[in-house]
Amino acid sequence: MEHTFLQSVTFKEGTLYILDQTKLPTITEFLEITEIEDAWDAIKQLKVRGAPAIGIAAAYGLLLGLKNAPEENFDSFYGVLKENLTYLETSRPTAVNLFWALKRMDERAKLEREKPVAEIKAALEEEAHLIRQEDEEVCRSIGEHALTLFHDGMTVLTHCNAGGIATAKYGTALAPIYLAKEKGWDIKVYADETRPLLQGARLTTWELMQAGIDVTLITDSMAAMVMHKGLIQAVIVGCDRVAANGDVANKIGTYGVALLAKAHNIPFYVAAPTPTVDLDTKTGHDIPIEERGMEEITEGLGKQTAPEGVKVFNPAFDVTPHELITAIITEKGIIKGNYQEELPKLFI
Ligand SMILES: CSC[C@H]1O[C@H](OP(=O)(O)O)[C@H](O)[C@@H]1O
Repeated sequence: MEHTFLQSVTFKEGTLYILDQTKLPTITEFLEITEIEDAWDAIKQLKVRGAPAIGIAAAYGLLLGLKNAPEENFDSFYGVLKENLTYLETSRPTAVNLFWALKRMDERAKLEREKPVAEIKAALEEEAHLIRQEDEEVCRSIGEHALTLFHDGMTVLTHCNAGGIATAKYGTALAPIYLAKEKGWDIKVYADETRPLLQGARLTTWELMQAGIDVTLITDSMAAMVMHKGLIQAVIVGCDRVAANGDVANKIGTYGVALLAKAHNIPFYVAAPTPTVDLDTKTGHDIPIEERGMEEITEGLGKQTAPEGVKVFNPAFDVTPHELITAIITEKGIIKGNYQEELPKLFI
C-alpha cells in the first residue's frame, strides 16, 4: 500500500502553504504565505528545503509577487516579473532547481506574451502546478529505477534528507525506500544526523518512521564504523546540482561519505532529477557553494557550543567528484559512469 505523504509545498487560491521544516520533528506546522518576501524568507531559512521543493516554492512564490503586477500591457507586466525572478534567485545559490524553475516560469510568460496579462497570470499558475506535478512523477520514476539496484533485506545509508518533504512526493534518495516498502521489501536505513542543521536526525528519521520504515540514526562520525562493520550494502544520497562532468554538489559531508564508501567498496548512488543536472556548469569547481551563518554551528543545538568570537566556516554543501559516484539515478534511467558523454542525453 502506498504511504500517505505530507505535502511540504502547495498553492491554493493565492496562498502558498509550506510545511515549516525548521519546526520538525516536534511540531508539524504549515505556513500560510501570501507575500513574495515571506516565500523568499522561507527558502532562505530552510523552512522549505531540498532542491526540488525549493524550485516548486520559488515558482509559487513568483505568483505572489505578480498578483498586483500591472495588466495594461505585457512589457510593464514582464518588468515586474523579471524583478521578482531576480529577487527570488538571491534566496539560495546552490540548488539549481531554484533557477531552473524560475527560468521555466520566465519562458512560459514569454510564450504567452500575446495574451491578456490576466491570462498570462493564469498560465503561470498552471506552469507552477505542472512543475510540482512533474516532480512527483520524476521522483517516483527515480525510485523505480533505483530499485533495480537494490534488493529485499539490504541496508542503505543516506546523508541529509532527500525525502518526500524535500520534493513534491516520494523524495529522490528515499524514493526507492518507499517503493520498496510498497513491494513488501524490507530495506533498512541508516541516517546520518547531518550536522549542522540535522536534516538527517530531524527529517529523514521522522519521515521514515512515519512510514513504518526501519531507520537507525547515527552521528556523521559513525558512518565509517558502520561501513567497516559491514552493516551497509549501499549509499544513496540526493543532490543540489550535477555538473556536466558528473561532479555532484550535495549537503556538506556527502563528499566524506563518498570517500568512505569507496574505501569500503560500497556502491555510492546519487538520485538526481533531470532538472538538477546543469550542463552549463562544467565541473564541480564551478558550482556556487552557499555559506551560512556561524550560529548554525555555534548555537544550532540550542545552546552555545563554542567560545564567543571563534572563527567559523559553514559551507552548506560540498562537491563529490564524479570518480567517486557509482551511478547517477535519474527518472530517465541509470547512468553508470562516462557522465560527460551520458548526461547530455538526458535532454534529447
Ligand atoms: C531532494 S534534494 C535534497 C537535497 O537538498 C538538501 O539541501 P538543503 O537541506 O540545504 O536544502 C540536501 O543537499 C539534500 O540532499
